[in-house]
Amino acid sequence: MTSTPPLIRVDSACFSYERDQILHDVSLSVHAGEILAITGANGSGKSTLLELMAGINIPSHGRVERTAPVALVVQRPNIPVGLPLSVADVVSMGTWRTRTSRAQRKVTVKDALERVGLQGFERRSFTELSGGQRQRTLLAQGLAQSSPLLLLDEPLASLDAASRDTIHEILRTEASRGTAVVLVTHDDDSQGLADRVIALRDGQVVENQAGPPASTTQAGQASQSLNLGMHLFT
Ligand SMILES: Nc1ncnc2c1ncn2[C@@H]1O[C@H](COP(=O)(O)OP(=O)(O)OP(=O)(O)O)[C@@H](O)[C@H]1O
Repeated sequence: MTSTPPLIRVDSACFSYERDQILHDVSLSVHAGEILAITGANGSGKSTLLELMAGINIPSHGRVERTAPVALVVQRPNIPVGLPLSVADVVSMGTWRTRTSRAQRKVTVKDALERVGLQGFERRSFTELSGGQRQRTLLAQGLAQSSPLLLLDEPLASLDAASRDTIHEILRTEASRGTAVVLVTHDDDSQGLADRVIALRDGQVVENQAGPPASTTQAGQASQSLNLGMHLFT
């Protein structure tokens, strides 16, 4: 997997909001077919790093190189309550880049909704969905982009166990098709899904290893040695 160039490379990146430096000298790369989990405590800089990878945030030092368009699945989109957007409208935003026909767009939206278990939801109002249904709609928007790089900010936060299993399966399938998947997560199960886990603490990478971090395994818990932390594409 690592013999090919990465789809995204973050090289010694720093990022600040005003005077507050949030990310310090972060380096990582993600290859096709890889699932990378980013973990860390609240405020450690996970979402900021994901936005840096997506091109929303620009590093003050260092570089971010992407060799493919990015599909970013955010946790809370800026869609005002009361705006009459249907579920189909939100998912079809994921097809904007591809300029497909209306008929093809309809098929893409239908397929994406079926994959996340929301078949038949096309005409429902997005703002009237439950939190979990919204989250799955946003994932469908990400899948509709058919992008080789799928970045997700806490995609499982409001989901029940059955929905989590479904999303895990979708992410595994995406990776097996060659998509590079990066997810920010607090969820131990999702960390188990990952090929590699990066832990942030105060904006620095404190752990970068294959599989779940040692602190979520029995050995890690025993030793207590580690301390863990509508944009479409660029
Ligand atoms: N737009 C912003 N302007 C100023 N500071 C911000 C902004 N967004 C985030 N921050 C600050 O950057 C730091 C990192 O925030 P970030 O959202 O990246 O953390 P996180 O690890 O994703 O947290 P959580 O687990 O709570 O979602 C926090 O101190 C936060 O207050």
